[in-house]
Amino acid sequence: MGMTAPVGTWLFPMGLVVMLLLDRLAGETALLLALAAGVAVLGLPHGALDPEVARQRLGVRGFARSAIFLLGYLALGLAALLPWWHWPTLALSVFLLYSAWHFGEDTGERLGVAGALGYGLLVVFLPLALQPAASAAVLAYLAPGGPGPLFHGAGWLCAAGAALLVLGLCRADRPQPSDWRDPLLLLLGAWLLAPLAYFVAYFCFLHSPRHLLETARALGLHDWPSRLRATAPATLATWALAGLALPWLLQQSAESAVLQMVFIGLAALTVPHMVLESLAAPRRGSSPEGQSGC
Ligand SMILES: CC1=C(/C=C/C(C)=C/C=C/C(C)=C/C=O)C(C)(C)CCC1
Ligand SMILES: [Fe+2]
Repeated sequence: MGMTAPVGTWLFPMGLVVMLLLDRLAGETALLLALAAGVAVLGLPHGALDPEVARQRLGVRGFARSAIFLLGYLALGLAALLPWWHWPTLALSVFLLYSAWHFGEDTGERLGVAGALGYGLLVVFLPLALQPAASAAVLAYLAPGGPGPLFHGAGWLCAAGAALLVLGLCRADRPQPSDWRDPLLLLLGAWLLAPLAYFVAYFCFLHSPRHLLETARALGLHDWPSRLRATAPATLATWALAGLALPWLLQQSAESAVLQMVFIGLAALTVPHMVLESLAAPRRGSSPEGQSGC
């Protein structure tokens, strides 16, 4: 991936408008449906390229290596799932932190470690800081014992995130307009939209499509049929796994089932996804070369 403009630049503003309309005009149920459908159809495929990443970057070919990769991937996902049973508040805090890191990586190539961390902190903690009551209501389904100390420090984490992001932008050699535009749109979205609508707009219209298209490009998957062929098996397998959890989840309310499935499911899937990314990624310096200063 070079220093070209990040792909899918216009999708995010469009997603914000769509979700703003849905948030204002439709009810809570429509929002939950949009969350489940959006994550399943637009969100999951960005991780579904992982087997192809492993094949091309780590040489995972043939039955034995593919089986070991699959088992390792599932074992890491399961290991990430278990803490949610016994220590949900701790699991939630850790999830918020590694999500911030993971989301920040979308900008790391241009903004360096500090800028990326700042960006990721803003993505995750802006809705918690700007809409604490609505966010706490959602988080209560994931961690009934309380959202934990990071939730209460969300304002400070956003302030730290903004400072780190500005530092990263100042030091970046060739920041793209979307590197400062997106955080401003995130601020607007976190302020105007319900936290779930904000998440759908960000995750389904910015993070996932950008990640999917950039990874597909890097893997040489240039047309949609080949992208579909590469993402379909893992996407369908994840739907099947989610289907297995459904009878157990539906012992609770539908709202609780959707929120736990989506967020705890993403928490589990993101761990092997991040481990694979760190193993497969070409080494990245701590900051871009030829920094320009503010
Ligand atoms: C639960 C929750 C939030 C956090 C969601 C996170 C942190 C999702 C992470 C997803 C990942 C890491 C996907 C990987 O591609 C918000 C939006 C702050 C507020 C609403 C409730
Ligand atoms: Fe991701």
